[in-house]
Amino acid sequence: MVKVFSPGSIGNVGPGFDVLGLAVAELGDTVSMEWGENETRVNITGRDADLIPTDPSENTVTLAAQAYLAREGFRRALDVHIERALPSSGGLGASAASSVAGAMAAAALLGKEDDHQGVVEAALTAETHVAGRHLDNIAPSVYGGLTLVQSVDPIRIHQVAVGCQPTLLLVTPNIKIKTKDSRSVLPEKLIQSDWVRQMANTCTLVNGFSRGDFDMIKHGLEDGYGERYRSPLIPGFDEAKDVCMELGALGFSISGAGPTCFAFFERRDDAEKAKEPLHHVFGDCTVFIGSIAAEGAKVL
Ligand SMILES: Nc1ncnc2c1ncn2[C@@H]1O[C@H](COP(=O)(O)OP(=O)(O)O)[C@@H](O)[C@H]1O
Ligand SMILES: N[C@@H](CCOP(=O)(O)O)C(=O)O
Repeated sequence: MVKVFSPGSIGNVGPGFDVLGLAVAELGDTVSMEWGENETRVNITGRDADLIPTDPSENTVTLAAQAYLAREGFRRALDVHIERALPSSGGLGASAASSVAGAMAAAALLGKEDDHQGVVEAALTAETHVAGRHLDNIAPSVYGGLTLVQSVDPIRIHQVAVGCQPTLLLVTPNIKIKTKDSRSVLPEKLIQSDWVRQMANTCTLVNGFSRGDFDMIKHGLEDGYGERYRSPLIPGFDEAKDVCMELGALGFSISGAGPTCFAFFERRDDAEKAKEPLHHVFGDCTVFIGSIAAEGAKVL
């Protein structure tokens, strides 16, 4: 039997729609996998377990695992257990983390867990099935840290050296937003001044992370695309942003397709102070304070 932990992630990281992704330390899903007898079986425990399909043709763990096995010329039944810590349709890349864990576990069964390119390709097959053809969650789940997806076809992923360790605050209101639905509210075209600004902010943000320059990160985090069109789907978003910014956050935006929102703080103390007012704004919500994961998915 093999066991794989795969971290959740913040897709987009503000302005980098479908391009930037950031792995979250100590928050992810764990998949145990072994060869099965006749047919593939999936068992799920943990957060939102009842919302995730156990049908192997709908679950991203088995979809990704079978995609990996198929590319290696195998067709075998699997016994799978998924221990979840990430919210489903919560904007923390849960479907991608599971896809990556599934693909890496299948690779590990064949003794090929270091085949990162194969894992990315197999995970993308599963992610495309449930959420859309994007890699900004898969990349950080596989490689850790901050990743930049230059293109999906062909797959070109770059790891960004991160020169600082801001404190990460994640607040997840108790509502569900499916990535597919949240993508449908976004316009397909932007006017030139908007995309120039978006590109300038994304480059500034990446440079800020590389140099460990908090001021640059702060100026680069402004997002005039996803946040503009998706924040109305998250009641309390503006108020929560005001709370965090007044407490000195470098920025506050939507994680992936939402409803989770993220903020970066220079000091952990300030992030801790935001907990209570955020509970007041969102009512039923979970707040997680942590850091960027240096490592991606790994066999335990
Ligand atoms: N193993 C899995 N883990 C998480 N989601 C899964 C899994 N298998 C299938 N799904 C489906 O993927 C969808 C969730 O993906 P999505 O809406 O992209 O949000 P997120 O990735 O934030 O959870 C849900 O419809 C969920 O049922
Ligand atoms: N770039 C995607 C990211 C979706 O992330 P998820 O965690 O909500 O699945 C998007 O913004 O649609």
